[in-house]
Amino acid sequence: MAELIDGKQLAKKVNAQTEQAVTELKTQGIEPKLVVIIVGDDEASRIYVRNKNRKAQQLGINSETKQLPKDTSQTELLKLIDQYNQDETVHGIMVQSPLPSQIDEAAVTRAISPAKDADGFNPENVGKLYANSDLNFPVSCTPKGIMTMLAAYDVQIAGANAVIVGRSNIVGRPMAALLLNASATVTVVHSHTQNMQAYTREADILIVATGIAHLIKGEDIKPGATVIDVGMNRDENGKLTGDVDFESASKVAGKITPVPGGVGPMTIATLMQQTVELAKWSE
Ligand SMILES: NC(=O)C1=CN([C@@H]2O[C@H](COP(=O)(O)OP(=O)(O)OC[C@H]3O[C@@H](n4cnc5c(N)ncnc54)[C@H](OP(=O)(O)O)[C@@H]3O)[C@@H](O)[C@H]2O)C=CC1
Ligand SMILES: Nc1nc(=O)c2c([nH]1)NC[C@@H]1CN(c3ccc(C(=O)N[C@@H](CCC(=O)O)C(=O)O)cc3)C=[N+]21
Repeated sequence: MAELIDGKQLAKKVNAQTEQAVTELKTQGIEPKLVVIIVGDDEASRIYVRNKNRKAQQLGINSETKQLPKDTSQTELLKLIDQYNQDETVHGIMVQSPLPSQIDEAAVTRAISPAKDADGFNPENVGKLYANSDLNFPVSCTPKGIMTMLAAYDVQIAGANAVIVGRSNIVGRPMAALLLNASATVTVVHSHTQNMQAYTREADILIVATGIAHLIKGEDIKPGATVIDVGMNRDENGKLTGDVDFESASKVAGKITPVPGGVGPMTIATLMQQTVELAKWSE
């Protein structure tokens, strides 16, 4: 049986460090503040945002949620983002996805000031990530949190074969850049990949982010591999399941994350950590 990578437990440690950092910042007169903008009433988004608010409150981070109607125009949204860009009390801004179809997601990521980009989606920050810049800049929280998990569980990255299933801007692409920067040999597979299993079976580190329940099974995994399941799917009973068939995969893998209790809590912990970093860097 594989060792469980306990994201919930690790998130507690990260959150305790963040809480400490918040206390220190407050003695310098800085109160970290995150603004989360939701457009429309996507059920899943509201749950995530509620979790984020609760965590922020626990850690002493000032978090404000701006709920906009689903027919909000792009012009209105960009105007609001600009107000927060100008507001010196705000350190982090994020716009929850998915967005309604009248809004161009890429235009939104460009509008958020790179210095307040809590998600790390602004092309300036994405460029720094791909260039392996040694400056301070924010990075997409899910893959950044996964790097924290790999480090905490002593997973060797340099020289490892890392395979990422999925190439989204939020997970797959930034994950590939972080692992490449850490000297893994990186392969990204996606829906056009032929014979995907030929790649996944060679992976020492396998990261799966597709949104397809149970896409990866034990037989697709190299014995002893580290398997990170980013997927968040609801089964027919409303239960959360990942993109990895945990039952068969945990018999083959060396280390594996559960869903829930794996990547999800670390995403939120990393968002809190990054908000505090943005506040520090703004000094
Ligand atoms: N726990 C957390 O913190 C987070 C969880 N998630 C979850 O992770 C999952 C992925 O999210 P996200 O990256 O935003 O998803 P997207 O839908 O943006 O991307 C999915 C990716 O998977 C690829 N894909 C789809 N089907 C297959 C297939 N059969 N074989 C190989 N690749 C395939 C797609 O390929 P192509 O590009 O060719 O279409 C695409 O690149 C979701 O379940 C989401 O809810 C997401 C973010 C954070
Ligand atoms: N701009 C933007 N940034 C995001 O980071 C972003 C987004 N949009 N849109 C949606 C995805 C998804 N996401 C999750 C965050 C926390 C959990 C999480 O806390 N999961 C827990 C429990 C969840 C539950 O029980 O409902 C767990 O896996 O254990 C999951 C998923 C952030 N996302």
